[in-house]
Amino acid sequence: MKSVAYLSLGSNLDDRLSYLKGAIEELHKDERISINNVSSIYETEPVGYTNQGNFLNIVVKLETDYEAEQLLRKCLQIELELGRERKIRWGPRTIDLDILLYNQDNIETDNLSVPHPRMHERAFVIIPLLEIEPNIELPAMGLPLQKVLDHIPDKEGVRLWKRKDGEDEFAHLES
Ligand SMILES: Nc1ncnc2c1ncn2[C@@H]1O[C@H](COP(=O)(O)OP(=O)(O)OP(=O)(O)O)[C@@H](O)[C@H]1O
Ligand SMILES: Nc1nc2c(c(=O)[nH]1)N=C(CO)CN2
Repeated sequence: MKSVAYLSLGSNLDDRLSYLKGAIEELHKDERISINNVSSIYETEPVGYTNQGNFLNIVVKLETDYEAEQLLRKCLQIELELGRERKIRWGPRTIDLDILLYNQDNIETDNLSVPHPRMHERAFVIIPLLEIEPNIELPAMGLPLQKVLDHIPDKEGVRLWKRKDGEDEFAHLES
């Protein structure tokens, strides 16, 4: 049985773009995952712990026959492979992969909360998600996502990040 999941990817250390690309390549390599869509890349001011560099953020839509817990393990494995070290909560990271949504499931276990509990407060998540899925509905949410965005204070810090030629780097990876 295939499930649909949305991931949020972020990087704010070293060569941020190559970490995002590396994570996408790792997802691509997994035969149990097919990437359906990748948002544009957004450059975003840090939220939470603000004494750190800007992030590049994207949202990825995928189909998979992994259970949610298996998908989480895959995400953590990619973070490790790409050299992420955990030091400061909400602090700088080479690459972060979070599960935003897994079908319309509500999941609450020791190591997994889906929908991601902080996604509603994060313009760096909601803006790319709305780009690829403007009519998405979240489980147990009374409001359309666009209305949620209206109430998020940090949206001024989210900018579409374009290469000089105006093409975003992930265009060739979209199916
Ligand atoms: N939806 C989820 N996606 C990814 N990790 C999750 C999720 N829910 C719970 N976790 C747990 O969070 C743990 C720590 O995550 P991490 O260190 O990446 O947090 P963070 O990215 O710094 O902060 P935030 O959770 O606010 O994005 C993971 O090991 C995982 O077990
Ligand atoms: N702009 C931005 N800020 C953050 C991010 C992120 O990906 N982008 N991730 C965090 C921890 O998950 C904390 N703060």
